[in-house]
Amino acid sequence: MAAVIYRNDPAYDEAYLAGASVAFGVFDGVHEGHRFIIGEAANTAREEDERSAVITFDIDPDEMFAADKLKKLMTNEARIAKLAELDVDAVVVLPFSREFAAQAPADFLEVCFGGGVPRHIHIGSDFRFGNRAAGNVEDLRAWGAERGMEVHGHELVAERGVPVTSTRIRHLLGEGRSREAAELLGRPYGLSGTVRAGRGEGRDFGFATANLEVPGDMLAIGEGVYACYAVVDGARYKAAVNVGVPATFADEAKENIEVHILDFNENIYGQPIEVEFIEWLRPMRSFDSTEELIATVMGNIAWVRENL
Ligand SMILES: Cc1cc2nc3c(=O)[nH]c(=O)nc-3n(C[C@H](O)[C@H](O)[C@H](O)COP(=O)(O)O)c2cc1C
Ligand SMILES: Nc1ncnc2c1ncn2[C@@H]1O[C@H](COP(=O)(O)OP(=O)(O)O)[C@@H](O)[C@H]1O
Repeated sequence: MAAVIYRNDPAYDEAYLAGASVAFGVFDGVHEGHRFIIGEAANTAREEDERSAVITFDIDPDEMFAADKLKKLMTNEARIAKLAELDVDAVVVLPFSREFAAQAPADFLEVCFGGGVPRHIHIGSDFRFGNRAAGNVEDLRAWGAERGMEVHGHELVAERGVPVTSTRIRHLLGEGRSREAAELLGRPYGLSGTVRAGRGEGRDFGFATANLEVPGDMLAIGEGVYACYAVVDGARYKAAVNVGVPATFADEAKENIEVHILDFNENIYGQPIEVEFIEWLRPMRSFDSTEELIATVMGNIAWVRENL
């Protein structure tokens, strides 16, 4: 478990990273590739008996530079919390802003590390930084060479011959390929939200559904029906989940995640729940009759009960 340290905390000591072994990146998803690089930073820290740290940003730069097509794998809070579970001494969170990103690459590094130069820095070979992402691993190496900082630019971890990247995982999820995404993440893809009141029909249909309204930029998972686990108040249940505004009720509904939790009967309006996506079952569709909708959903629930 790592300490989470915010650089804009007035108590932050600029010398904290001096001599440390660090991994630097955004790390959306904290996937297998990210964890390899962070593990390498922990290794060089151990070898030199130095401090190990993950350096990341408080917000994902894509929120500023790719906001229109953003599909994040994790909220910033969840990302930082997940990084803090790893075997490093600290997660150092740098404040990100347009002005910060617009600096020339060398200035960017000066602001990041000038006050305390790490001894080792680990990044992926596609690492870019500074204005228009002009800085690359070679620039980082040149900067480090003058300051006693060794740069480890790692080949990206590959799976089936293709590098593991957050973008690849987003594509898989968008196509409903939750199993493959979980392999690259090293755990099932999860979404959190607060349960809202829906139209109150689920219960009459014979399957109550806890409804979530997930903002578009957090909805990496594609439309469809999935076998899932739902975590409610620390307990894990099987769940049958619809992703997408229900096509049958498209005019009235706005919730985009509907979670039927198996063997559960509690009022959880206003409570946070987490959904882990295990298996894609079928596309979401519009039904001509309520009977057909109920029979199909009951079939999905039975499948989850038997197979998960
Ligand atoms: C496992 C599961 C699969 C579902 N599949 C569909 C679907 O294919 N098409 C659809 O219009 N609604 C689908 N629904 C959503 C239901 O229509 C919705 O839960 C129901 O209308 C109750 O809505 P309410 O909770 O807002 O009252 C599904 C719900 C669940 C739990
Ligand atoms: N097994 C269950 N799965 C999901 N929600 C449940 C379950 N049992 C009780 N609930 C509660 O019932 C609510 C869903 O009831 P429902 O009739 O579908 O109404 P709504 O349209 O308001 O969601 C959930 O938000 C939750 O508080």
